[in-house]
Amino acid sequence: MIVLRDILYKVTLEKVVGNTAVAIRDLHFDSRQVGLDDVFIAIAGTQSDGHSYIKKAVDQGAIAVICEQMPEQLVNGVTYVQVNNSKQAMAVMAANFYGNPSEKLKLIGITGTNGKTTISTLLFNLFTAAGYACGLLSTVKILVGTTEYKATHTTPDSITINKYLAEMVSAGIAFCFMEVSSHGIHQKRTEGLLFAGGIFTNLSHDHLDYHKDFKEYRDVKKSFFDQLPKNAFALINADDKNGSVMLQNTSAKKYTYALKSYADYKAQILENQFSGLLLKINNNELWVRLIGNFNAYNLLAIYATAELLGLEQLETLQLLSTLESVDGRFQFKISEKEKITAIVDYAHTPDALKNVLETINTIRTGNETLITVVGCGGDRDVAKRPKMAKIAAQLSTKVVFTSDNPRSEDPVSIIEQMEGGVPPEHFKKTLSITDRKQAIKTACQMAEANDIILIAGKGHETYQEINGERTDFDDFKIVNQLLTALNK
Ligand SMILES: CC(=O)N[C@H]1[C@@H](OP(=O)(O)OP(=O)(O)OC[C@H]2O[C@@H](n3ccc(=O)[nH]c3=O)[C@H](O)[C@@H]2O)O[C@H](CO)[C@@H](O)[C@@H]1O[C@H](C)C(=O)N[C@@H](C)C(=O)N[C@H](CCC(=O)O)C(=O)O
Ligand SMILES: Nc1ncnc2c1ncn2[C@@H]1O[C@H](COP(=O)(O)OP(=O)(O)OP(=O)(O)O)[C@@H](O)[C@H]1O
Ligand SMILES: N[C@H](CCC[C@H](N)C(=O)O)C(=O)O
Ligand SMILES: [Mg+2]
Repeated sequence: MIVLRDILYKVTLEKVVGNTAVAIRDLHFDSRQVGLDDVFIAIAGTQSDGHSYIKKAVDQGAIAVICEQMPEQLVNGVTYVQVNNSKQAMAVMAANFYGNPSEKLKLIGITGTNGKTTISTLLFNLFTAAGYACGLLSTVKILVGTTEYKATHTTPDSITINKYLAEMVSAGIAFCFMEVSSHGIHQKRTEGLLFAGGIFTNLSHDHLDYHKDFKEYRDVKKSFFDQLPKNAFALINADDKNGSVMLQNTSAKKYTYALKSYADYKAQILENQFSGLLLKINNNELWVRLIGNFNAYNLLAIYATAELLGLEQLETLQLLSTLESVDGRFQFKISEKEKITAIVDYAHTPDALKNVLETINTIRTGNETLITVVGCGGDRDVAKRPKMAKIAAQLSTKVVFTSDNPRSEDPVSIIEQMEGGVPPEHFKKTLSITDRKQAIKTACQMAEANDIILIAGKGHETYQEINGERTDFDDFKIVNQLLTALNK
């Protein structure tokens, strides 16, 4: 039996009306989920305010309400707890409710604009291969050892996080690797968790629709490092100009990795090909199957983390060389007949798109046509639209602008905003086709022998979201089907 008073441990209480010695069944922040004897936590959100659903939650059987403002009418027999910040209170209560699972395994958080999924997934794969039972909380999926669950967010809400961590503890998981998004930190989804380590990848333009400006976005990421305990490690990319900012106020042990700057962990790229990278990491040479400069950073962060978590160096190097790319991250296939290379990549930020295109341009011989198919998500940062279009136009031979989850927005208008970023001298090489399948088909038709098609933005996603409705859509499957159907 779990008692309300016990899960309020470490929550700063402003006012309590009613009995806190009551038994509770479950925690919910959505009134629609509340049942008999549950606790309802009222949260002020971006679309609506949970405080307006308190009455509904109580009508549905809530035994306690956590809120920032007391409702005007209090119902007898229901306990009302006023707190200063209900998102924070929820995170602490969720950790208490599930028995503080983050303290019973080693939890590593990965944050930064790009590379979180890649690093967390590959750390999961590497530590699993080294014989440890591992957990993963990522954009693509949630894994408790070999049991897979669907992911809805990059960093889920605090109740969901603790629920999965508790399941990991029951399953004997030793290490959990989790992505920590800026929304997650800002909405205090990761508060109350004990991290054994934090990794910073890089910081570039994204989510400036949500965060006030770049500084706020950076400081939100920094606050994750500020909260790390002193026996944790904070590992940052020293080549990123914001890397050192992350370490300014952390009490964790500080470590750096870099390709260019002075750092604790250093790597050099000796060769960069479609078959992989030849790296020199701390004086050891190794071939890896991942492609592109940015993956040298990801692999170096993984190497450093493995060492910081006590894995043996030679074993780590050997396992690094066996890692395969993550679904939808530079996933590529060469067509049967005309040897057209189709690459699917989740690049959905200007920086990621630039990296991927630069990587392709570094590796290719230069005689091939590089056709990029790209769109920008609806209900997301509008400022990245012209920037991504400009990068695509500058770094490709031909570009097809198309839709990428328009959500509630008009796809044609998103594409027009992208077109606005194309420098006039590049306009002739671009065209716009709203239907993503048609756009990919056109790219396949345009491609000749040995050409390269990059389909950016959706990576592993298996849906297209239009007007709030998701229909099946898989870039990798579609491009391969089309190339085969066109007999290419
Ligand atoms: C903008 C944003 O981040 N929204 C997240 C936020 O919702 P919100 O607080 O704005 O919710 P709201 O709809 O205004 O509702 C306020 C409150 O009223 C409650 N409510 C609402 C209706 C009702 O009938 N009853 C009721 O109780 C809601 O449950 C909520 O508690 O908190 C919810 C619970 O944690 C999230 O599901 C939701 O994610 C939405 C779906 C989302 O799209 N989030 C994206 C932007 C996101 O978080 N992305 C990052 C990764 C981004 C990246 O790095 O690329 C991620 O970590 O996934
Ligand atoms: N270290 C890196 N630096 C820059 N770009 C990267 C890096 N790693 C991956 N990328 C690019 O960014 C894209 C997204 O990578 P990944 O999914 O690992 O990032 P993420 O941080 O998890 O993104 P999200 O915010 O959507 O969760 C990749 O498809 C690749 O194009
Ligand atoms: N985690 C990111 C993913 C963006 C992927 C892109 N395909 C889109 O839908 O905008 C977000 O929710 O902003
Ligand atoms: Mg991710």
